[in-house]
Amino acid sequence: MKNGFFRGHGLGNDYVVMDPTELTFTLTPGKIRGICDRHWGLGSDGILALVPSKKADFGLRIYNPDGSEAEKSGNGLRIFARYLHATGKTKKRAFTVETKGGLVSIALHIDRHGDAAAATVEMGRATFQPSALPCTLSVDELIQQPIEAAGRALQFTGVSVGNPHCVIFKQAGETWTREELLALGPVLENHPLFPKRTNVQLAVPTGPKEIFILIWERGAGETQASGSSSCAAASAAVRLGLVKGPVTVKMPGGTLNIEVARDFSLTMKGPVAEVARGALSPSFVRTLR
Ligand SMILES: N[C@H](CCC[C@H](N)C(=O)O)C(=O)O
Repeated sequence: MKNGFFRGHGLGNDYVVMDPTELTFTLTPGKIRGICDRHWGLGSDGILALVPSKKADFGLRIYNPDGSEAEKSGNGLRIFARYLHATGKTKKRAFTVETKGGLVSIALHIDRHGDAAAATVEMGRATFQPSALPCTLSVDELIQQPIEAAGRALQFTGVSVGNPHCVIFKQAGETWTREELLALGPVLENHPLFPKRTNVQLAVPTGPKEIFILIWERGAGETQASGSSSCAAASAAVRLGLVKGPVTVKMPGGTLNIEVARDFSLTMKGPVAEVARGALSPSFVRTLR
């Protein structure tokens, strides 16, 4: 369908999937911002674009609502997988997807309605090396490093799962407030330590194998859930000895299960929902800049 879209979400982290070969325009940063605008456009936490791949069954480009491009998106990959199955672009129940942040493999879980209602994604390997984020600190690993934000002296653990993450822990029994997220999120996202910016998680252990996170995403701000954030925070919690895997990651939008192998290879399992399919109106497309 001309200018067609497929809208889905993973735990309230919503995306719009598009096939650029069906679009009458190019997905430029300005047009992405216009489509993702919650009031003047379709509204979305990002756009997922189906692209060719020579290395995997499918290629995926991930765009944040500010028009920037991301290397990985865990919820995005589950939504993309559901799109491929629901639109008949694949008959397979397991396949590979090439992203800027590496090649991932996905297995669909089909429900009694025949829908791909959940997916398991091999998300690659977490690393704490500054060069992977990137981060300008000259240390071997970004484990509990000092950082100042909003007048607070904090400690962060930096993780890359293809995209960059800055994880800040409170001790078990303490809580993070949304006010703290709104104060710390944008400052940390744009902190000079992170030349390509970063995603931010305010995390707290809530059990021997469970954490809770509030999420401020690079290029998107506060989101209800984030798959790559869950992977990063779970990896950091295991690396710091705060929890044992597999880690249950709770977020405002719900729960993801993250297996963290000894080499920090990550397996994410979680639900995915389809909301709607449709097409952008020609008059709306004409407003895109
Ligand atoms: N904003 C992120 C990409 C989306 C990640 C999140 N929605 C997920 O489910 O992993 C970034 O710039 O790296």
